[in-house]
Amino acid sequence: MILEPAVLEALRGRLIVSAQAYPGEPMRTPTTMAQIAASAVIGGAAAVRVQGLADVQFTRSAVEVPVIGLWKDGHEGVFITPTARHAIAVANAGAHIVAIDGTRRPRPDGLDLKTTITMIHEQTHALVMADCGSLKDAFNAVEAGADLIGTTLAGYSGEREKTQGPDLDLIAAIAAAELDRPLIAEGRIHTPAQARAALDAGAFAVVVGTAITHPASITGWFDVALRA
Ligand SMILES: CC(=O)N[C@H](C=O)[C@@H](O)[C@H](O)[C@H](O)COP(=O)(O)O
Repeated sequence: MILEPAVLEALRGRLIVSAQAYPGEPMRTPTTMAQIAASAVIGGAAAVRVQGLADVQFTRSAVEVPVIGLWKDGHEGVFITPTARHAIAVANAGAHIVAIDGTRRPRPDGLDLKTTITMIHEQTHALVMADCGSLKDAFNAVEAGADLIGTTLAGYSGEREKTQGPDLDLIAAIAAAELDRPLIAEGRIHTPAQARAALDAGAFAVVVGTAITHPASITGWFDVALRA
């Protein structure tokens, strides 16, 4: 799927909504995720992010905005679109942008990030979003050819503390490095004010997942508040 530069530019300053249900959860069906993604677009999402090949396919049919696709395989270490094989499958499922683990950790297929991104670029038309966990990751991902840089793995890869809300310090540090790639703030952005703060820290666009699309978590937040 070719994403014209103007389409990417249209995401500047905008909200991207991630719709994901986890293994065993009631909403973990592609139809449901595509419906949630379409609902988010009605609310103003300029792009959506979904997990799994079927979710990418269904969501492509349900929305007209760019679709960021990923494939989670496992749940620790390198598990977000961990190999070139996973990434190419996500692109072939219709994702305009493929989000992959963009850290410097060893990958399950033994390929480095640069080789992985080169293979995706050579074999598909998708852009590559590198889900990073640190400033060093971001530098490395740009060097490796990533088209977009995400802070998705800040607090999950061992290099950064898991902040309560978004890791605004990392967002600001990557923005200050002027890497000449769109910086996507992602991870633990739970309120409109935090989303605004991420943009003000220098992000190009902001991804919100849990706080919009994960009712079990949101319900839990209210439940905890009432029981306190
Ligand atoms: C670390 C990891 O596995 N992140 C995943 C990446 O796709 C998702 O589980 C998150 O929901 C997504 O990044 C959006 O973040 P938040 O749900 O915090 O708004």
